[in-house]
Amino acid sequence: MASLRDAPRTPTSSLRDAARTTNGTSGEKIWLALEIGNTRLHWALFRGEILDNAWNTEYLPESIICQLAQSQTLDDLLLTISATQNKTREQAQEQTGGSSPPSPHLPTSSSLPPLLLASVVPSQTAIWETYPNVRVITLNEVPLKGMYPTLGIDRALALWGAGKTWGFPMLVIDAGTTLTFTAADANQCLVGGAILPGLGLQFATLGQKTGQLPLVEISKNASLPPRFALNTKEAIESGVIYTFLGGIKDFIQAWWNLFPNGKIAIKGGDRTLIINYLQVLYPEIATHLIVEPNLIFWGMREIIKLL
Ligand SMILES: Nc1ncnc2c1ncn2[C@@H]1O[C@H](COP(=O)(O)OP(=O)(O)OP(=O)(O)O)[C@@H](O)[C@H]1O
Ligand SMILES: CC(C)(CO)[C@@H](O)C(=O)NCCC(=O)O
Ligand SMILES: [K+]
Repeated sequence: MASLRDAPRTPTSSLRDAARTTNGTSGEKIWLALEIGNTRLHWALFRGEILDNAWNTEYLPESIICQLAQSQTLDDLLLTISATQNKTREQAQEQTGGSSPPSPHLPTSSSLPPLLLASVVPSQTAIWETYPNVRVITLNEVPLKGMYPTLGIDRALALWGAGKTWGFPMLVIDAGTTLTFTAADANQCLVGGAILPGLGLQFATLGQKTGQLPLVEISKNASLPPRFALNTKEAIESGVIYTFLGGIKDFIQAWWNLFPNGKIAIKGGDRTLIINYLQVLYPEIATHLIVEPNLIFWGMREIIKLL
């Protein structure tokens, strides 16, 4: 889905101007996209409007971010990021079946690529301000209509990216730290949505806030637990997983009641697990889902065209 959809508009912004100084072999402008989630960082390297590579890392220490700002080349920068992240990189690959930080064999650039940043963690946003060429995306730059002021930028960008890519009406389900539903109608106007604790947070809360419940961890290939469980671990799994999936099904049905031809896209670190479960429990729903981890990057790419 990294292909171009609309013709790019005339570049006018400093971001795009700056990007010209970091050309790849193809002459495309190289830029980095960073989404700061509540659990970890999500990165993408773009060449023009083509997503070259996407990967996840842990939060970086402030000292490393300062070091990044001193990088002379893109290669240096990517090396600094990946040097801190071997463990996370493997986990990310395992989880997404996808890519790791690009190995530093990219064309050497004459300066650092611009960094387009979207964050739902203000304390993290602040420490990226040392990066020389950073641009923080704000909600008013997302052309969705009817947004409320405290809507998360990740929700707005993912919805915008999904709608511009596959069309509206669009419902985005983000199964990350939190589970969110975010929808827009055919006029690209926010319908609204919902926020609840994600799978990991539900298990963690039960483990942390009770006297007798263990911390349950679910592997991404786990099969469905018995519905009526006869031990504590499976009772927790049953309770969390069946209500989670039942909740997703219920929101999807409500969505289809409102918009019978409404589209649905799903993203987030738990998407694979959820899709696997939905295929078993509600195959009719599973077949209708667009599974796309990079929705926020598609949203950013759309925004950059407007800058
Ligand atoms: N390698 C991993 N590291 C962390 N979480 C992972 C990993 N693989 C899968 N997950 C799952 O992904 C969830 C976090 O999802 P994701 O990475 O989309 O979160 P995030 O984008 O940082 O948070 P947010 O919900 O704020 O966007 C965790 O609850 C966990 O269950
Ligand atoms: C809901 C989360 C945490 C999901 O990442 C984020 O989008 C956020 O902090 N949102 C602000 C509240 C809202 O979207 O209504
Ligand atoms: K908070």
